[in-house]
Amino acid sequence: MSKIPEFTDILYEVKGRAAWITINRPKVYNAFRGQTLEELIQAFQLALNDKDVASVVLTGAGEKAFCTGGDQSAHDGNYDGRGVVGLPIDELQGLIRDIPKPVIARVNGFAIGGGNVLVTLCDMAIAADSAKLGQVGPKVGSFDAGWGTALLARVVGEKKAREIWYLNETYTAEEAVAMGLVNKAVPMEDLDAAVTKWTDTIGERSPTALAFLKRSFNADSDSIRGISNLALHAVKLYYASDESKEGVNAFNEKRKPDFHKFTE
Ligand SMILES: CC(C)(COP(=O)(O)OP(=O)(O)OC[C@H]1O[C@@H](n2cnc3c(N)ncnc32)[C@H](O)[C@@H]1OP(=O)(O)O)[C@@H](O)C(=O)NCCC(=O)NCCSC(=O)c1cc(O)c2ccccc2c1O
Repeated sequence: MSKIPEFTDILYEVKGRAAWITINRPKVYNAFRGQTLEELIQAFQLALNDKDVASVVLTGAGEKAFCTGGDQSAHDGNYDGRGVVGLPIDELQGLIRDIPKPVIARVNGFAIGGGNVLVTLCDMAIAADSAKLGQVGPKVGSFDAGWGTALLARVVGEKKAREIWYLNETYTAEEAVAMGLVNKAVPMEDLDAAVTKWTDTIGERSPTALAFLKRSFNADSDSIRGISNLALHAVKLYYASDESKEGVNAFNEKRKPDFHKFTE
């Protein structure tokens, strides 16, 4: 196994045959900034290259949040890192798809915005029954289209995906199971055992068969990558607008946004 770098925003640990990657920014409900994504990318690459790792668990620190998407306090018309919108989010999303090992989302709390897209991208998800999932884009001046919309529609169905994005409600873990976004919900105290049971099973399976299966599932929906790429550049233009800034400012100022004056 390669040497593990010193991370500030995440934790990386190999337990049994699984790499556990934890977003460790509980004060901002595990929202990600540029640095967080750089570290997540490195962590997924470590897991990819470690022959002893059969699966990856993606989670958040604490019991409040899995991940609430982009860190709005690091958003000033763009986020604070590298890439089209100041976040190398396309690289991380691509890695979750491309790593030829199952990725399990351990949803320990809020999975909102870009955090919800991560759950959508993971091969499987187990949630604590206290977890809440949803989208916020039109409420906070953003949209994460492609994996966030078209793949979500394949996972939960067109009507439900549109409801999620247009109304921005939050859904319980039980509702997320019913719509197919999460595989199962368990009490928080049973979450680690449930995830470990699955990673132990995967550790006993043929890695080559798993890799081909993952690639075959992906092949059917891979054209969505192009939509994501196009949308990322559209978001860049949107972030420069007063309309988007109204959403970000309203969240940071803890007030309701006023989008009335903006019409297409
Ligand atoms: C998760 C919530 C629904 C929780 O609401 P609640 O009322 O229970 O708690 P608070 O709102 O008071 O939050 C507690 C505490 O955490 C801070 N916080 C929460 N989320 C974030 C965040 N994302 N960034 C920064 N800080 C956050 C909050 O400020 C509070 O701090 P205190 O110091 O005051 O205690 C609710 O918090 C919520 O809806 N959060 C999500 C907000 C959000 O706007 N998320 C980003 C959406 S956009 C996005 O994720 C995104 C990511 C991408 O990578 C993209 C890529 C390409 C295109 C688009 C992208 C994109 O849209």
